[in-house]
Amino acid sequence: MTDSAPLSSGSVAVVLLAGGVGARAGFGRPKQLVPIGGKSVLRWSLDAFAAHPAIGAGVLVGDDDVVAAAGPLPASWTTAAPGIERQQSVANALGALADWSDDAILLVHDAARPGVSAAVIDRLLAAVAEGAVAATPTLPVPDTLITEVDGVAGDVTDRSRIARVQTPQAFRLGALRRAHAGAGDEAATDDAQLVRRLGHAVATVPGDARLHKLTYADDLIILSALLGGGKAAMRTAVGMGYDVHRLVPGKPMWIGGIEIEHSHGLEGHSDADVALHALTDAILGALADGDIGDHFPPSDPQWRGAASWRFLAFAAERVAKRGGRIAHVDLTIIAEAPKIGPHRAAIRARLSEILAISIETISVKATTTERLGFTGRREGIAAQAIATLELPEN
Ligand SMILES: Nc1ccn([C@@H]2O[C@H](COP(=O)(O)OP(=O)(O)OP(=O)(O)O)[C@@H](O)[C@H]2O)c(=O)n1
Ligand SMILES: C[C@](O)(CO)[C@H](O)COP(=O)(O)O
Repeated sequence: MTDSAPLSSGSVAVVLLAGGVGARAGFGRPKQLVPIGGKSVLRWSLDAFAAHPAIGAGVLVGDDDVVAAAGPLPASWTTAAPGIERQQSVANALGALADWSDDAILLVHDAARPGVSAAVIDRLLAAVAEGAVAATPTLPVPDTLITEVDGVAGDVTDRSRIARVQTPQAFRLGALRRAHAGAGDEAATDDAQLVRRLGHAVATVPGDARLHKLTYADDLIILSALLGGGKAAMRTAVGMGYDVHRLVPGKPMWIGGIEIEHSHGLEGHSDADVALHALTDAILGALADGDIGDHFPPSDPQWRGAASWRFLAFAAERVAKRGGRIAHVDLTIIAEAPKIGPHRAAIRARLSEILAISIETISVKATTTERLGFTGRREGIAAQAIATLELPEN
């Protein structure tokens, strides 16, 4: 706490918002329950507030499952039910603080921002104790900002006048109560905006990179680096894929993402690249995300003649969207002819391009079936693949 703004111990309340479902993160459960560095995202900020001497009470907003998963709350904390939107969740929490005076200071914080520090709390409390009705942490914008319409870059926006808004935000409780009471149907994405609508100035204090918000799956990688000792809790997932296509004369032969000179090509709805199909299914299998036919149904005319690298790139993109990475792929092509050996290097290079992973982590093998079976009779080509993924533990 700064010397100029003494606050008595326990004179501040905090609202910790954990009522969202985390739809954009897509973890299949609320993002605030995902672990980083051995504890949940929610617990990081709960512990930071519980350890701050100025904070005398708290309201955790969350449903029963979230409250149960949060673990023990400090004795002076209570809970409130979430609303449909963030703003309603804050309003519900204000109801739980009815005994607190209008002069008290309240912090409102997104549980989705685990990196709360005592230094940021101190800066906010000092700003309010020194006369501001509200205060918010902000960070400068590091990138050039432009307008963009339909994939075309437009004018540059003056970023010297723009800041990124973080939480926690601090308020005189009375002002926040009036702001919420007068908000009506006009929604705001944060509480500082509501207080500004009453005509109050909102002071800004320096924010903190560690207050980065977990919004999309990729944010977990950033937060794990910032808070979790550099490494997200990851699990290994392995998937396998298998595919067969019939050989027919006079068609281009696409295999492993490259075109090979051959008397025959493969028959199929798309370009029939049997190797890429097996690999796509292996990745989807490791993601437990259905199979290639679910995502690209043969009944859909838009995939007629489609280049199969698009299916593989789609699967790789789904790994990235989950915050994961492809650690290794192993592909076996089963064919009497053409000979794959002379094309192995080109196939590995093409797979490296499509999957955006190092060629060192791509294995391409080929075998015959000693003239046995449909592959031995040159009626078709088969491929099998195994994909090993690293996925966030969530
Ligand atoms: N009805 C809601 C919606 C959000 N929040 C909380 O407000 C913070 C910021 O919201 P956001 O990042 O949008 O979280 P979600 O609503 O969970 O995410 P999404 O919009 O992707 O579903 C989060 O800590 C979230 O748990 C809340 O308490 N009640
Ligand atoms: C409150 C907030 O975190 C400030 O940056 C943000 O507005 C909430 O996120 P949302 O994506 O608008 O829900």
